[in-house]
Amino acid sequence: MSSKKTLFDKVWDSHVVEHIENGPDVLFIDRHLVHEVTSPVAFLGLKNRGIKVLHPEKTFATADHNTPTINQHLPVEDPLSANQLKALEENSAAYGISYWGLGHEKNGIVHVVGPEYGITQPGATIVCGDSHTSTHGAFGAIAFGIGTSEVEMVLATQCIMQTKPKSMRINVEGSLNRGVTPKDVALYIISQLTTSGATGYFVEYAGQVFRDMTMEGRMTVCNLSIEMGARGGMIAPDDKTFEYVKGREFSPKGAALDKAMAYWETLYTDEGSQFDKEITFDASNIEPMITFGTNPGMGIGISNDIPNANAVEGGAATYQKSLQYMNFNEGESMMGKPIDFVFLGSCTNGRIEDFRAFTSIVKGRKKAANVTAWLVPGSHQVEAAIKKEGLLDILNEAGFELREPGCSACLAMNDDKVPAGKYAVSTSNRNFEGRQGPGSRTLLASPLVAAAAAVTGKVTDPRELMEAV
Ligand SMILES: CC(C)[C@H](C(=O)O)[C@@H](O)C(=O)O
Ligand code: SF4
Repeated sequence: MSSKKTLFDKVWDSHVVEHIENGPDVLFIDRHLVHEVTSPVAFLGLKNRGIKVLHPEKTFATADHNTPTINQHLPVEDPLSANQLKALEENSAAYGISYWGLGHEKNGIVHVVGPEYGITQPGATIVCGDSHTSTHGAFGAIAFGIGTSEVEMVLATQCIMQTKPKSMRINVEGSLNRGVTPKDVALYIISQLTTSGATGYFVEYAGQVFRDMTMEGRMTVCNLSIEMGARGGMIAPDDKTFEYVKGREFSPKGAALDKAMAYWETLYTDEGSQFDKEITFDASNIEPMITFGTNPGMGIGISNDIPNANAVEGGAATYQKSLQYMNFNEGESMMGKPIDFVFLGSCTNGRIEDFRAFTSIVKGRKKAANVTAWLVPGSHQVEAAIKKEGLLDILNEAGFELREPGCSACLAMNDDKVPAGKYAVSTSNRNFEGRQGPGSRTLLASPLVAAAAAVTGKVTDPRELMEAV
């Protein structure tokens, strides 16, 4: 057997507690993130069995899905949401877990606050009862979503049983065109691979484009790994990663940092390592993307036309049904289509860089009268940065308001719902039927495309509104 190891293998192998012959591996979990949706039944299981959380200090809870994004200082009105939040608060207190509830200064979307507070670290194993846990792979961690019964298992044992996934490397070489963001890179890859193209694989992203990307951008890309079916995605840590992590509240300090760095610096794929599958894309082929259908793979470059059903792999009938739901036709251009809502936020694009990008377009312009815009920071830290950098003034001047942190319109579990039949240009990650509210229609795009739509009231190429460089 070759001694060359991939980044994934290095992290995985160093966390195997026990290898079960012809079965799964038992993996040690360094960090367990918890939110209100997938944890109540897991805690109930512990209670019924009379057992404790083995490592409360490695477990962190935040409220995000069921939280309103206005008036967070008032009691939550929706009884279901209020119950979920109360359960998480009580369970956290009972088991000695840090809980960042509504109004807490560290509150925010679980995948936004983990990195912000240095909980997310290179070479760690990180799980959460949430599919977009893949986000944390941006730091060179093995991070993946788990189900509620597994949440219970990790709470009780700090371990999980997992069959090792197959390995895939996706290279994107060259540099990105003007107006093309990490979100576009991810939507492009999914459009090429389809939503099942990486099923059964754990992906490593490599190549110039990812080396050049900021940590925020890398998080956006890794976040969307799950939408092409992958178990997760990761990027080898580099100086940018180390600089980001150092000095944060829960990151190692002093001698512990030296020890951690010695490990972190070994985290790259050895030259000559073999992947089960390897794909390379050319960055120059990517333009700002937009989706036109009801899965994240149904995306096109914004200047292209909606493909004809006969040009699409797998079931013309499903494809046509999807277009029918969206009330779009084959061969049409997306450009100029009127829209009703714009959502800037989520664990995909709710970070400071996303607000900078959005603001760069709306600056000196006005929100279109026909558009309802929800601008939702991923956390209080993002919210504070928006204010500190003066972005809020520019946004207000252009007719936009800022809401309070949470998952918001990413999914219809709180008050921010897009009404039936309405179109939303959304920076989130899923455009399934009803995802943003029953009957709602979602167009996934980058913060730049969202901003262009917000000021023109229709699907617009952001490059037309960007300053020439
Ligand atoms: C509610 C939760 C289980 C879900 C997930 O796992 O992803 C949600 O975060 C989502 O984005 O659909
Ligand atoms: S922002 Fe959206 S994708 Fe992310 S955790 Fe919340 S609901 Fe899931």
